[in-house]
Amino acid sequence: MSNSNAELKVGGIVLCGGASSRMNYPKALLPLGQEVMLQRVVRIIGSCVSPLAVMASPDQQLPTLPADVPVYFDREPLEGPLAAIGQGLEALHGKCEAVFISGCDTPLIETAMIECLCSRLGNNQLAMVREGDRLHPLAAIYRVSLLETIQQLLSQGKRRPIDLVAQVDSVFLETTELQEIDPGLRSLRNINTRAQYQALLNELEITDSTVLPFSD
Ligand SMILES: Nc1nc2c(ncn2[C@@H]2O[C@H](COP(=O)(O)OP(=O)(O)OP(=O)(O)O)[C@@H](O)[C@H]2O)c(=O)[nH]1
Repeated sequence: MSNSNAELKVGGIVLCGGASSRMNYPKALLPLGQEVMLQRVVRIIGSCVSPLAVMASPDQQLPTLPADVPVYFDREPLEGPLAAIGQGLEALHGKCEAVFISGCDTPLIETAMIECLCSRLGNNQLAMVREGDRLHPLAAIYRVSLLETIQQLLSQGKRRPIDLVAQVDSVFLETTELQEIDPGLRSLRNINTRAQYQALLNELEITDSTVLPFSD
């Protein structure tokens, strides 16, 4: 990876659990041409960081993934992203020093953003995309050493990534800066609703309507 932290070993975690309530269909399984959404995001992120792991809900149905991408299942269902991040850092402990964390619902993610976050990390524990007051905890590099702090927060019932940011040395990549390498902020575009999914299919020129997994 080309970054000023060239010696830093960076892995990746893709979160694909949760309720998918706005989509009312598992986002991880949404078809995108020859792939489904989780496969696409794993392929893109896996092209620039290693090792990569997937964090899923217990009993979640998953597509075929590369043999070198293990799946870990949330200990408790629907505990939210911070708990899944903690469990993912635990799984990759000893295998890398820092981890790029993503959801599975950003299919237009670009590796340039990941490289930029790596360059930004420096001696900090966390490098996260920020848009004004809004943090993007699923577009961020976390040092594996944050595991202990995350476990402490969770044991205190604190589940918001903002609680973590407030406690640790953090650095931010502002979206105004990200726009220099990703003008449309495609890397941050979440697909949460059926309308967003349909717009994505149009944008990717995936026109075969038979791929739609729902009819409305
Ligand atoms: N493993 C795991 N992943 C999660 C969890 N909650 C959310 N995610 C993932 O985190 C990303 C962002 O999730 P959200 O869009 O905020 O929530 P969601 O449950 O997917 O969708 P909504 O129910 O519509 O809010 C998605 O890729 C989810 O798959 C969780 O508890 N465990």
